[in-house]
Amino acid sequence: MASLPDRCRPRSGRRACWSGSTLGAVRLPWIPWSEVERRARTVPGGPVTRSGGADELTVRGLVTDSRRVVPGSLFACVRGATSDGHRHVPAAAAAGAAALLVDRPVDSRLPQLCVPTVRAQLGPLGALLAGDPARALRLVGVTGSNGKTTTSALVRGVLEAGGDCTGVVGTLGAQVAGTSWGTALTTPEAPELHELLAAMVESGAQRAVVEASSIALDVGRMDGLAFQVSVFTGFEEDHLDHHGTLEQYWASKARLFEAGRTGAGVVVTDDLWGRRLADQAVVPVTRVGSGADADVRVLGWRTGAAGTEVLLADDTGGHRVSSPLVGRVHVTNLAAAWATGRVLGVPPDRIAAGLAAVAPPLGRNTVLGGRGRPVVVVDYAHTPGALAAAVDTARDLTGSGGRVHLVLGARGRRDRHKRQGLGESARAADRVWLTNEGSHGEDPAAIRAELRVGLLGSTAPVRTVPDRRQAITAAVGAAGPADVVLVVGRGHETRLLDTTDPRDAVHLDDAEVAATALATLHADDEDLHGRAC
Ligand SMILES: CC(=O)N[C@H]1[C@@H](OP(=O)(O)OP(=O)(O)OC[C@H]2O[C@@H](n3ccc(=O)[nH]c3=O)[C@H](O)[C@@H]2O)O[C@H](CO)[C@@H](O)[C@@H]1O[C@H](C)C(=O)N[C@@H](C)C(=O)N[C@H](CCC(=O)O)C(=O)O
Repeated sequence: MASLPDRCRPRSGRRACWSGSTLGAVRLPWIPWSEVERRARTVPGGPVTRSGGADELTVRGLVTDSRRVVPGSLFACVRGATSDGHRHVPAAAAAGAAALLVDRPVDSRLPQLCVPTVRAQLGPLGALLAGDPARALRLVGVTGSNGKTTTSALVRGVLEAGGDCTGVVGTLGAQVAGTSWGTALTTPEAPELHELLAAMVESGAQRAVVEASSIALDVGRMDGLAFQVSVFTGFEEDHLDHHGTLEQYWASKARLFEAGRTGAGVVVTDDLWGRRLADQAVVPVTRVGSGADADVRVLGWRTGAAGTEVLLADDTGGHRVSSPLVGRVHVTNLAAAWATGRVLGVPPDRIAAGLAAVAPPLGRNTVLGGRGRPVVVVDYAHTPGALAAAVDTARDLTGSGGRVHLVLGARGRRDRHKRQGLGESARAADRVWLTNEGSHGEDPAAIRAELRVGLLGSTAPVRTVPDRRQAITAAVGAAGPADVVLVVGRGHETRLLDTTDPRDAVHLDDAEVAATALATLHADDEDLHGRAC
């Protein structure tokens, strides 16, 4: 791991589950009620009515969940799909909330600011109540159907190699200067996001990389943030259960490239959607990919268990980039991070050093085994395109005559329409083990049946092992030393939920299960060897 830039001020290393509002990560300022009202009035959309509370009343921290309110909080009553924050005012008051943000007057003695839409205020007021940390940071936003986490980690590595202390927020949580926090979402709700940015500024960060999910862009979690560069890693069907149509899904991601939201774009143009985005963007765009018109062009690559090497060409000539990341899927992630470093003025030699220093993010083509045992690859792939790429990567890692064993499931209550496509991508494997990936209250057998539709006509033997732990163990046990076992869908995740109540989640870490299966396999060999003596 590369050394930290000088500006970074390491904190006592701790990992906290970030639930926002002074969880000890950062001390938030007390903000006068009159200042809150003033900032709220900057948000277009209609009248702002203040009732109760003197100008000198102060509040600390913007909280959207009554269960996270601490004394002094401003509680934002957000209307949601399953609940309405307005109904939780008594609980927030009991927890010490100092004031309320509402979209209709509520029967409470607490001072209230009534606005047209509470959600539209979360960005601007989240920033104000966190001390406007984004004003001290230069931001990079990263979006795309696949590769956001890896590309964000690579961009952070490049910026730190360039000498800037850089934080990152995304699917794996938030990290800065050796401290990390868990987050519930890839892109946190605006109040938490700004508090994480404040913690980064406190740690000496000059820059931050933020993973921008399409849902976050759609519901406004990043409103009010201005990015120096926005990165688009690629596109395929996903999250249609939220967006409804592919066009809406794409339009949400395209919002990260609007004028006023970003100063420049880096866009992977290897697919039609990326080309469309680059063609229509109103900000300067650096095109990345294998096409002849790419500004940063991929000339060639090779990958294996030891890592990936990419040959790039840009306006400074040819560059050979090496990375410990495994798999062809990272070729354009590396090229996009290279392009982002160039746009931000990082010298090519520092970009190369930064890319070489970034370890594979958890659960992104995590490689185990080998050395006489099957290789196991654990990856987050959960879309048909990402699965196809993951199977290609697994194929690249097989020994002579080796086979690819795929352990496949699909998460319940999400993107049902992807399941047939996942089954179709699975046909490229030599053997398929269908299993559970967290049914979230759906019928697991029905989920597997939808995957099987895509597998129809496949020559690969398909075996159903409902228990995920047993499926991984069986696949490792059936694999030969030249084979690769590919476990997809969950990557870094360690909680498996088969009901609709998060409290029922059980611990299950795919890499842990695979390592145990490999060790057992290896132990048997020794045992066998023992018996032979
Ligand atoms: C679709 C979506 O984004 N849903 C988010 C939304 O849920 P919701 O609208 O249903 O909220 P709700 O449960 O009805 O609650 C309404 C309000 O009442 C509040 N409340 C609720 C209960 C209570 O006791 N007290 C209280 O104050 C809630 O905090 C909330 O502010 O607001 C909630 C509170 O902030 C989020 O936790 C929830 O994310 C859920 C967990 C989720 O799964 N989101 C996913 C779809 C998501 O956002 N994924 C993206 C993309 C990931 C990727 O790229 O793969 C991400 O950025 O993570």
